[in-house]
Amino acid sequence: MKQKIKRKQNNSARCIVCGDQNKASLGCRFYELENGEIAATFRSEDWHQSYPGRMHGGMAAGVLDELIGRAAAQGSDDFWGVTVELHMKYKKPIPTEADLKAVARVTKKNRKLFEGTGEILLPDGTVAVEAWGKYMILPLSKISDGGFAEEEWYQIEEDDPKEIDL
Ligand SMILES: CCCCCCCC(=O)SCCNC(=O)CCNC(=O)[C@H](O)C(C)(C)COP(=O)(O)OP(=O)(O)OC[C@H]1O[C@@H](n2cnc3c(N)ncnc32)[C@H](O)[C@@H]1OP(=O)(O)O
Repeated sequence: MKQKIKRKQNNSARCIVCGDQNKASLGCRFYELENGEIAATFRSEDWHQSYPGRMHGGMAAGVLDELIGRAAAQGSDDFWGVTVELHMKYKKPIPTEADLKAVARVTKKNRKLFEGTGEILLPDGTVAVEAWGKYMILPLSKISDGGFAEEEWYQIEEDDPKEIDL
């Protein structure tokens, strides 16, 4: 089903999931959707494998870890947190050298913590991996040394899609 995109979130420079200047990264892009969910697009490369032709489960966890966290950051480029719990369910193998999508949403939120769920979809729309995560909301100063937000957290200027088929 097609969903309208409201806003693209920032990327970071060096992250293994979304690092714009990290050649090993999955190259994730994160799109806030009109229905309140958040979607990611990414490409599984050969070097993201566990077994030949199969994306590593840890990389799948990385995508959903970040995507569920970003679901709570919608509308802001200055909302930060860390994962405190993550549970994965691997249902189908994810191929390498494939263009893939994932989707997530917040299911519970208070002043200190939030929870959410997400899925990675195969090119035919089948759910390959499901995750549930819990996160602690923290100021960036408690997570990283200075300079990240100013130097390594930015919009990638490109031809962005207006909608995404999930
Ligand atoms: C916007 C978000 C995008 C996120 C994208 C990517 C996220 C990541 O990959 S982050 C990297 C992976 N995660 C981490 O590195 C986190 C590592 N853990 C830590 O740094 C610490 O455990 C930290 C900061 C979370 C908590 O440390 P600290 O404050 O010392 O813990 P502690 O004093 O035990 O707990 C503080 C409070 O949180 C609560 N709490 C801690 N863990 C949990 C939990 N799993 N569930 C519920 N409550 C918890 C405690 O009960 C306590 O509550 P209260 O203040 O009411 O007593």
